[in-house]
Amino acid sequence: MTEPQPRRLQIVRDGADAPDLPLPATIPEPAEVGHGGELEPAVYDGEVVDEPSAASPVVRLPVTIAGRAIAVQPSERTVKVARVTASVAVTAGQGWHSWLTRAWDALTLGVHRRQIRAAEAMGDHVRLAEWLERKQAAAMHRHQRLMEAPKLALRVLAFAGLGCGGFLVLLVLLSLGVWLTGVGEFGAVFRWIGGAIRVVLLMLGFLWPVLVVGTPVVVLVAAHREGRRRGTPVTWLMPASQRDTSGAPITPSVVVTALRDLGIAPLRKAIAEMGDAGAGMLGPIRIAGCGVEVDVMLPSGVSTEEVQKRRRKLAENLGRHEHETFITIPQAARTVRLWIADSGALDEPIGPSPLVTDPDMKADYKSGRAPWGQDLRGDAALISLFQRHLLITGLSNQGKTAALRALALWLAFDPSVRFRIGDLKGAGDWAMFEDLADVLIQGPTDEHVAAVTRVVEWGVGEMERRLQAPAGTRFDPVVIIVDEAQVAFMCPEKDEMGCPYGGTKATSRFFMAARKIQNQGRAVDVLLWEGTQDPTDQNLPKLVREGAHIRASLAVGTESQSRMALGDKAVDGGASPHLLRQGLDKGTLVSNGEGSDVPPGQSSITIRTHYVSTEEAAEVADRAKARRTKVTTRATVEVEQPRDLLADMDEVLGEERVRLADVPAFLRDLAPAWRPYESLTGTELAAVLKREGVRVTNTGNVLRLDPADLRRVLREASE
Ligand SMILES: Nc1ncnc2c1ncn2[C@@H]1O[C@H](COP(=O)(O)OP(=O)(O)OP(=O)(O)O)[C@@H](O)[C@H]1O
Repeated sequence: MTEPQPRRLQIVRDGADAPDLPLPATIPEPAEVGHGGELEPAVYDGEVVDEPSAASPVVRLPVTIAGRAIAVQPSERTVKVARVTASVAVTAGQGWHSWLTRAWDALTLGVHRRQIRAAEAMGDHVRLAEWLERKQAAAMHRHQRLMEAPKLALRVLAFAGLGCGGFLVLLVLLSLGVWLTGVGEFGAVFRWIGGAIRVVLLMLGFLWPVLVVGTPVVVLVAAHREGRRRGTPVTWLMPASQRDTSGAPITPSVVVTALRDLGIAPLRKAIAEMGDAGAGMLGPIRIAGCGVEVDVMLPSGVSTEEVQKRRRKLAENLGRHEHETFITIPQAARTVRLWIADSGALDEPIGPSPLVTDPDMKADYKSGRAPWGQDLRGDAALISLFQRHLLITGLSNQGKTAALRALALWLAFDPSVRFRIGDLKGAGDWAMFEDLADVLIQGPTDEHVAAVTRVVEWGVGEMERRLQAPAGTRFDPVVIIVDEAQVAFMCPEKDEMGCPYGGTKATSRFFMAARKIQNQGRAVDVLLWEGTQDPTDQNLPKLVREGAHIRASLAVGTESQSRMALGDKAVDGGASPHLLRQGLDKGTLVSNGEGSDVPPGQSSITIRTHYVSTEEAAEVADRAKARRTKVTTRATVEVEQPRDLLADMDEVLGEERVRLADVPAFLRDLAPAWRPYESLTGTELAAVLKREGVRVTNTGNVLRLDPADLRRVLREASE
């Protein structure tokens, strides 16, 4: 039997020898091939290769491998092993890098240099001077140590020499002792010592392979430990389950890394240069409600605004959604305050309102505070409504009416407070105030706007009456609520004098009345609360926006709307209702903080309001009514009988020509309660007279009227 030859696959083309190919991993044993051990001819690219012969000990294999790409199945175990190996290598590399850096730092006073650069970057001159001094002292100590090094080396050598000498003398004395006492020969001690040294060398001879192999392993383990301690975990080498940082706890290194990766070059550079890797920028991370709060002192050259503008990126770097990260600007210079919610915590509903759950709810207009909801820390958000006008804005269907109504319902538990309510949607959201409010107007038409305007004008009259009352007179607080106030501002309808109800002109009735109450109503407890959609300059004039004390906004569309709703100060300080999610953050509002406990230095507060549904509101209102004297609500304000201006003029004028500027005063004497005469001027009167066909003369810029002319027009009209 011939010796088995190593199996090779030989490929033959056109009679020429082709290069040998390595064998595939799963080659069938010759016995399995063909029948009964007979081999089939091998095939390559469709060609039959030559048969085995005695001259050619090549084993033919039935393998077709022509022009095929080999697809490798990913093996979980292989991937795992590769990942672990790569991770160990990278971490150990980081460990080496750390050792080298530390050695280099030690040689070059790196810690001092970095601290100096950080202090420079932060603009902290005290710290800068301190570290410069420390660096100088360290350099001096080192210099001294270097100067003393040769002396120290000599001392060590001398000590070693003396030690060896002493040891030899000891051995000689010991040998003498052994010899003199007859215990042994003089050289016995030296032989024992030689034997001991031989044993140690023998052991070393045995152990050196262990040392040669073990030392690199120990160094590798140590480098890996150092890398884990000092290096940054390589996320792409982590298993997917560990790689996902969303929802991970907020640690100082997470915050600093998130800030570093914000894409603000000076911030990244400053953090890189800080000796403590940026930890010095952070205040303590405090638990705050369903999240954590941390103040970050930015290095010089980085503005708070730049960080604020990158809220989304910061949130993503922190492993949170944008709406779960709030950036506000506290009082401290160059500082941002981050509030980072626990993942998903803001999507959990807050509990029901105490208005619903507490059957003994009480309210006090002056000293009480309405339970409106919870702030982001999870503390109860209470708000004082005493002598405060209020404005609440937001996109449609975000919870504006519910938030406004919840405050009114609480205040209704104070029996002294009177309500006059205009709901310019009229879908029944305020219907539970029937028999509680003195006036309740519900509906969206121009007539409803006119009626609501008269309610607000009544407020002006009431305010003026109270202002003129003797000092010390006590009045019940009156709250005039106009929900969907944008309907009034946008109303094109004019009254019989041609004055528009809507708009923002000096003759616009709703606007002017609202302004007057906002100007002077607070002191005499005549208050105006408005709810309005989607603020623009047209549907919410600037003066009216700024006249409200409490300004709150649910989700709005744009930053400019946030500014309209809350004012520049609040938005510049981080208030961002435009970043609330329409639909998802219903009932969450940002308030300018008036009447609430706002953390020091903050210019706004985010409140998740309790939702009191319309049905619950009806129950709460019933409870409030039970505590109050029943009132009969007027559903519409009586329509004042319009007066006939020309007839009134006929009545007040004599026969002589008059200056038109004097006539409004005569008319006011005739009908003091008729509001259109209140602000009437000679020029406006001239315009109305001209329209009616009455001649008005202008001599020397003085408008005059001949009463005979007026009477002629009246006569002609009656004929
Ligand atoms: N505090 C809240 N928490 C959760 N959901 C709320 C809250 N307030 C309101 N909602 C939801 O939002 C819906 C709309 O509320 P509401 O009518 O108060 O909104 P709106 O802004 O006044 O709407 P519109 O401007 O169209 O009148 C409610 O039916 C309720 O489902």
